[in-house]
Amino acid sequence: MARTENLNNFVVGDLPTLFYIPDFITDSEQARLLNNIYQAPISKWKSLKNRRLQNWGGVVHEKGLLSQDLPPWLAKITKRICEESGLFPSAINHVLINEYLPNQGIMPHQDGPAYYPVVAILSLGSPVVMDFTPHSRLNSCKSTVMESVVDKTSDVKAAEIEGNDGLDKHQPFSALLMPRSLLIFKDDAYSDYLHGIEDNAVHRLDKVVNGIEALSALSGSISSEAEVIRSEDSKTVNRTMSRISLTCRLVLKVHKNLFKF
Ligand SMILES: O=C(O)CCC(=O)C(=O)O
Ligand SMILES: [Fe+2]
Repeated sequence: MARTENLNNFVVGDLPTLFYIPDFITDSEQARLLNNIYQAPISKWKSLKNRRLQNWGGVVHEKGLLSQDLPPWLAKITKRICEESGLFPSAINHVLINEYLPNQGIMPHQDGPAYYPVVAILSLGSPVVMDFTPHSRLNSCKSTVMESVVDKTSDVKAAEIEGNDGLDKHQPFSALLMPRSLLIFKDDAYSDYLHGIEDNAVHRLDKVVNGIEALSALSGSISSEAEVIRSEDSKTVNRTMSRISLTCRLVLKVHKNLFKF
């Protein structure tokens, strides 16, 4: 019986569509994944300004996925994620592997429209805090009163006004992503919020909605314990190593063998 059979046991925070599963994989599974990731040819890495990444499963276009089979080690873990979550209508066919040095992150963003709106992120290495910020698009179409006073093209203005009068139910929040954990978000948490990771080596825990779930798993992980500093007035994560994440998604529209040679 899958441990995650009732995914609702893993809801964290106020949104019903954000799930955090501590210890989704074991230490040795983490080590095997890291081995496979670092055995890939150097040309598989694409270097960006603030991180580097490997793209597996094929090339994502606006109109779909020009697919390539996942290697067996990724097919195995994505099959498990798919089966245990029960949230994907067919097999996960795309995985981005991001590697962040301790002072690297990813700008707040929304995942592209080609993806089915469920994302599963497996975390390896140093813990990090992922921030969720309400999408400014929400704020410009919320109430007719506001629409009459706000220039509809200016999301920022709308956000400020709404922030002041307390009408916005969408509040920023964060999730602590410990190594070997799985974070899943979908629907509202996927479409109404931007997600991002700050590009500095110390992350604050004050907006974290899954502190209990994430920190209670610490006993098994001495190295992570050293990185999560708990004291009266400063709760922080000190990132001392690289963090590697596997962002697992499904592109429904697949183009196979588009180019024939
Ligand atoms: O590394 C992460 O946890 C997030 C990556 C991400 O948001 C993405 O690849 O779209
Ligand atoms: Fe993303």
